Order: sequence, then structure tokens, then C-alpha cells
Amino acid sequence: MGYAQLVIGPAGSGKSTYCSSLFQHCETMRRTIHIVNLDPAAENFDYPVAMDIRELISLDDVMEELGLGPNGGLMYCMEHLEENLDDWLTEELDNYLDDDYLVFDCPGILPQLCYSFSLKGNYCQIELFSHVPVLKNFVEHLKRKNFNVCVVYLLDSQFLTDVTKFISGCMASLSAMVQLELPHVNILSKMDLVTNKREIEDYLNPEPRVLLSELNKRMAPQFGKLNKALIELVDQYSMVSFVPLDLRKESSIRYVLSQIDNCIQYGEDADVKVKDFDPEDD
Ligand SMILES: Nc1nc2c(ncn2[C@@H]2O[C@H](COP(=O)(O)OP(=O)(O)OP(=O)(O)O)[C@@H](O)[C@H]2O)c(=O)[nH]1
Ligand SMILES: [Mg+2]
Repeated sequence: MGYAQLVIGPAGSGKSTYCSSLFQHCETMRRTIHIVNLDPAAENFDYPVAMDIRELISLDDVMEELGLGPNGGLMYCMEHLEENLDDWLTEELDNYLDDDYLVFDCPGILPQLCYSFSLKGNYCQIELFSHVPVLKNFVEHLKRKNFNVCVVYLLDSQFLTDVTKFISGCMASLSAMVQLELPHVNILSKMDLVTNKREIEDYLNPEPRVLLSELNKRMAPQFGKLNKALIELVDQYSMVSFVPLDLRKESSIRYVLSQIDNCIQYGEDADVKVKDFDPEDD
């Protein structure tokens, strides 16, 4: 049995930074994890890259040769990954052992490819489109390879200053949850930037009624029914719950990791958890 985190979330929400902090934390704890880069557009890494989608396909090449823009290019790369699950991914995964723990640093779900919730003028626009459907097959492949997978969805805490952005972030998370059908942990990233912790606490487990009234305040009256439906949806899936993450604090990283480990039943066998330096085990 292998273990895996699929780290997703809006562009710039802190996924790669989370991966590198997690790597450092685990190193301190003498625990081995392997970080995989699934972002064909990534350039610099603060963590050792165990597997790299750029060895399979490069975004620059795709954009140049096919004349695609960054969004179309990204979609193309992800679809190419999907087509190469049986050879490239399988070969790469063969390098890992049964109890290995992989963390997949995914490309950002671009807001414009996802749910965009625009308040400009008097219209509201919701677009349903992201590369989450591509990840579905990716996940199925990991499951077939005997991996326990957890989705780790990061939302930037700065989104909480605006209820419409928050709802849009929730919708993207919900969309991933419904499509991927996996254990799911929502994380509120960049907590070090939050000055008013009190305000954030209201959002960690928000009252649906409060959210609705905030949303109604921000939207023109004709959106009342839509707002109500959105809040009900989010509430029904009881997914509006976020674990705050402050990367400056080891305790915060440890807590988040323990939540995720719980979801994928990692560490139930204590031997798995810590790198064993006992020579008898060689
Ligand atoms: N203050 C602060 N900044 C952060 C934190 N995490 C990420 N950032 C900053 O936010 C920006 C985006 O971080 P990334 O880790 O690259 O975000 P990402 O989700 O991997 O971005 P994409 O891969 O482009 O979708 C960078 O400038 C980071 O330095 C954090 O915990 N605190
Ligand atoms: Mg990244």
C-alpha cells in the first residue's frame, strides 16, 4: 500500500510552498516523503523533485509548436499526461516501494477555467471548467497501483476578505470533491498574512445563514435565489470547513499533516512512520 496527497487549489494559493515546507518538516521528523511535480509550467523548486511531468512534456514546447496560450497549453499537457498514465506514470511509480509516501504538486486551477464569480456590472457568471476531470483518471490509476489518495485543497486566506471569492473557492473545492470522490482536506493557506485572526475564525466553520446574508449584501437583489441555492449546496456537502495553515509554525504543519495522514490511514503501523536507522533492518 502506497500513500499519496494530491495538492490542488487556485493558482498561487501556495501549493508548491506547502509541498516544500512539508518536505522540510518531514526531513526534520526523519520521515521520508517524495514530492512529484505535475505542473508543466513550473520553473523553480524549493524541494527535491522525485518525478517531474516536464520530463514527459514541456509547456513551452506545446505553446510554441501548437500555437496555444498558457491555459490551452496547460490543458493540452494535462491531457497528454492522461494519455501516458500506462507508460510514463507506471514506469515512474515502479521506482517506489510499497510504503512510500508521494505528494503531487499540481498546477493551479486557473480561476478563469474554474468558477468565476463576477460582480462587475450587474451580471454573475459561473463557468464550470477545470482540469479536475483529467485528474480523475490520474487518481483512478494511482488507486489501481494500490495508493491511498487524499485530496489536499488549498485556499488562500486572503480570499476570505471577500465573501464572493470565498464562495467561488468553496465551489472549486466542492467540484474537486464531487468529481474525484476521495478523502478531502481543505486548508486555508498563508495564515501568517492574516492580521485579524478573529475574523478568520468566523470563516473556518461558517454559519450558512451568515454567509448568505453577506453574499446578498454584495450582490444585486435578483441573485437572491441563486445565492441561497449556492449556500445550500455548500452546506449540504458540509465541506465548508478549513484547517488553517501557518507555515512559520511547526505545530501547524504537524497538525495539518496528521489530519491528512488520518484520512489515508497512514501511520497506523508505527514502523512505517519513522525512518528506521536500525542496521538490523537492512
Ligand atoms: N506569506 C506567505 N506567502 C506564501 C505562503 N505560501 C505561498 N506564498 C507565496 O504565494 C505565492 C504563490 O506561492 P506558490 O507556492 O508558488 O503557489 P502555487 O499554488 O504553487 O502556485 P501555482 O503553482 O502557480 O498555482 C508565492 O509568492 C509564495 O511566496 C505562505 O504561507 N505565506
Ligand atoms: Mg505551484
